[in-house]
Amino acid sequence: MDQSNRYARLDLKEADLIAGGRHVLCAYIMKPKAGHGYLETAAHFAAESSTGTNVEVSTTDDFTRGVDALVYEIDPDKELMKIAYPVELFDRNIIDGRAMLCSFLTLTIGNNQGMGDVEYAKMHDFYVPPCYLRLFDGPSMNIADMWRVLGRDVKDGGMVVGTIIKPKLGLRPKPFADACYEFWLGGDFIKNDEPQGNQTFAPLRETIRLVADAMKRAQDETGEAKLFSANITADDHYEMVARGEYILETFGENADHVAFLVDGYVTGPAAITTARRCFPHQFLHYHRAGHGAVTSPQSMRGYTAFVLSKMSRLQGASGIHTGTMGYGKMEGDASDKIMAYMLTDEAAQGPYYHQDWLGMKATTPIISGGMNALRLPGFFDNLGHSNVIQTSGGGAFGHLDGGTAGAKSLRQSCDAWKAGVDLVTYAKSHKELARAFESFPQDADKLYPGWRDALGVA
Ligand SMILES: O=C(COP(=O)(O)O)[C@H](O)[C@H](O)COP(=O)(O)O
Ligand SMILES: [Mg+2]
Repeated sequence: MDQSNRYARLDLKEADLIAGGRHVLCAYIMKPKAGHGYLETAAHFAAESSTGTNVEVSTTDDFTRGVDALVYEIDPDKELMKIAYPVELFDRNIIDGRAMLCSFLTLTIGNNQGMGDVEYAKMHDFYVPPCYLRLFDGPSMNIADMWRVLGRDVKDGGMVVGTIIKPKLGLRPKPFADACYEFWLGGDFIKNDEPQGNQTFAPLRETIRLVADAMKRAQDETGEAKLFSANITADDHYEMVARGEYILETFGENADHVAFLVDGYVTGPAAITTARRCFPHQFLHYHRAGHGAVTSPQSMRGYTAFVLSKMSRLQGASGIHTGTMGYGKMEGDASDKIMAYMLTDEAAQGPYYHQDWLGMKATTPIISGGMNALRLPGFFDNLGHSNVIQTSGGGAFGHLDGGTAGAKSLRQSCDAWKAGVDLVTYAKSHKELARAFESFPQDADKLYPGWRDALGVA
């Protein structure tokens, strides 16, 4: 059944829809299955994503038609389809009338992902009008709160030098806490690797006790504040809260040095909101393991990493991983920097829409995945600043002289970039950085040809 007479309004102008302020706009790359017309499939997609199904139903009334999602633009050659969703379609909490991200996903990237006439459809961008934007929690904390704990400038406090405790799994509580202590002697911030929780060989209660003690000792030793991002990810809301409460109680006077890591793709929006609402005074660290299944450029369905990032700011993530934009080990591209700008700026341009955040706090980009001291300058050149949390797991514990030297090499690399000094030159007077060249010789050869002669390494 061709539903384009009801669910398509190609006469509508995007500028008017934005000025009207009553629609969420979504841009998809969509391809119909062979034998299905573009507009017809787009209209069916909009129907299934809002008020309709594949047939007319007798229960539809005039009000229903007033909240139809409408296809307002198509470009079949570019496989581009844009849909306007009336804000009334989206579910609101009964407890406080606020918006929920799961409803946005259920409609805009829900049943439409499995339709028989759609070859594929992937969301590349979305626009949220002010009346809907203000119903989202948004972040309560971000990097500025970390800078405050670290005693730095709260507007331009610079890179938070971080790591991920490696190995990913298999450390018992004492060696785990020892690794934390070692890194903290040179760095600022440690995160649990995302699978680390309450394994039988490393019970959470015991591990956290030892990590809290290691933090105290590292702070005493260095005279600096230290930060830890503790994984509270779980299926069960009560389990997350129990972990969070135990962790805060155990860190005691250092509880404000603790972030909570939630693996938000595998658990979904509910776990992010659990952390955002139950622990509004903790930095909410959104880890995104698994997102590549839908966000990878190879995947033609789901949504992009840009969309995932933008959704995380609405939900209230304090920070989210944005990948390394082609400079680390994970998939990514230099142009991914728009993801970071959409997270941090008051207004930013996405691939299709300009978004004004109306004063909603920024979400901090977390740069991670195969990074080390040698890769940072290129990354910062591309991004244009270094006000991010950077975590290098292998890049710290893979340093030939261990975690403390690894941490120092990362800080030195950032300092060199900020001072505009070439990394090889800086390494001549900074031994941990010099040893990072020897620790990661493949990167060194690729990025800094001639480094061996300059640093006197055979
Ligand atoms: O453990 C790591 C990186 O470890 P290492 O520094 O040893 O590579 C993180 O899980 C990845 O950053 C996730 O990817 P992303 O940040 O792209 O979500
Ligand atoms: Mg990890």
